[in-house]
Amino acid sequence: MRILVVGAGATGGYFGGRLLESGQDVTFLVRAGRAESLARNGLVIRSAKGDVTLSSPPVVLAGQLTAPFDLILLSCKAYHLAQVIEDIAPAVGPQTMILPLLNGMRHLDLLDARFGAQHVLGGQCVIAATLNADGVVQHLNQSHSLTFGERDGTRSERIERVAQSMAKANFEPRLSTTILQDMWDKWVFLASLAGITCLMRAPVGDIVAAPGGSKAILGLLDDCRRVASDNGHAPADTVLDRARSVLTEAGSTLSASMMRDLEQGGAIEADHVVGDLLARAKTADAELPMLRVAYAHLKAYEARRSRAVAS
Ligand SMILES: NC(=O)C1=CN([C@@H]2O[C@H](COP(=O)(O)OP(=O)(O)OC[C@H]3O[C@@H](n4cnc5c(N)ncnc54)[C@H](OP(=O)(O)O)[C@@H]3O)[C@@H](O)[C@H]2O)C=CC1
Ligand SMILES: CC(C)(CO)C(=O)C(=O)O
Repeated sequence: MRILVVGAGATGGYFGGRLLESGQDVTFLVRAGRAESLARNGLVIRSAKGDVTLSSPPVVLAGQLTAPFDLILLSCKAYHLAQVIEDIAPAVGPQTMILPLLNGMRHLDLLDARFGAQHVLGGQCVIAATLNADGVVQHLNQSHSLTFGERDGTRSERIERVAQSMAKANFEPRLSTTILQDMWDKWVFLASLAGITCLMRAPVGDIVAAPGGSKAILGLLDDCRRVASDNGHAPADTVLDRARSVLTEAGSTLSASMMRDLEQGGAIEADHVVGDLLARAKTADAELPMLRVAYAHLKAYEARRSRAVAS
C-alpha cells in the first residue's frame, strides 16, 4: 500500500515514522523547511516505546505529486487544512482513501466537499507528542493508538487492507466499526481538556487542586456532552465516567496539545476544536456557560496573538 503522510510534525512524524520503520511504503508531503531538516537529520523519534532515527525518509513537496496514493494519512493542524486540501488533490485518485487524524469533526465535511465522502475514512489518534525546535518528534506519554474505520461501520475489504498495513508498526492500530461515535467521544473529552487547561494555564492536577477547579472541569465536560447528545452522539455512560475520572484525577500532569501550543505563543485550533462544538449546539443561548467562556478565552488569545505576530 502506497501511503502519503501529510506533514511530518508531531502526529504525522510519529505514526508515519512508525509505519516507515515497519517497512511500509511511506512518503511524507512536507514543506521546504521540514524537507531540509529531514534530509539533514533524518526523521528522529524519541519515545518511551522506542527511539528511532530514519535517515533520508522519502519526502515530496506540493507540486511534485503526480500519481495517486492508496492511503493519505492527514496529520496537519486544522488551520492549514484548506491549503493541504489543494496540495493533496493530485494524490487523490479513484481508489484513494484519506484517513484524517485531526481532532474535531469539521474536517470531514471539508474533505467530503472537495473529494467526495467515499474517499474519506474516520480516524483519530491518542498520543501526546510534539515537534521540538530541533525537528525531533518527542513522544511525551505512553499512549500511541491510531483508530480508523469506515464511517458507515462496515468492515470493508479496503479497511482490512489498511489494518494489515498497520499491523506490524510500533503503535496500537485499532479498526473500529463505530468510528464516528469514537470521534465524537474524543471530541467531547478533548474540547473539555483543551478548553480547561488553556483557560487555567495548568494541567489537570493543578486545576483539581484549586478551589472550584473540579466543578469548572465537570461543568465544561457537561456542556460538551450536551452538544454531542443534541447531535445524536451522546457518549455512553462508561465513556463519560472515564472522562470524568481522567479529568479530575488528583496530581495528574495531563494537558492538551492545544495548551502546549498556546504556552509557546503558537497558533491554536480554537474554531475547529471548541468553536465548532459551540456552532453545533442546539441548546438555548444562555446555556453552555463554560463552553462559551472557554471559546471566548481562546478567541481573545488569538486576537492578541495576531497583533503580536503583525507587529
Ligand atoms: N500533538 C498531539 O499530541 C496530538 C495532536 N492531535 C491532532 O493532530 C492534528 C495534527 O497535530 P500535530 O501533529 O500536533 O501538529 P504539528 O504542528 O506538530 O504538525 C503538523 C505538520 O503539518 C505540516 N503542514 C502544514 N501545512 C502543510 C502543507 N501544506 N504541506 C505539508 N505539510 C504541512 C506542518 O509543517 P511545517 O513544519 O512546514 O509547519 C507541521 O509539521 C491536530 O488536529 C491536533 O489537534 C491529536 C492528538 C494528539
Ligand atoms: C486527547 C489528547 C490529549 C491525546 O490524544 C489530544 O488529542 C490532544 O492533546 O490534542
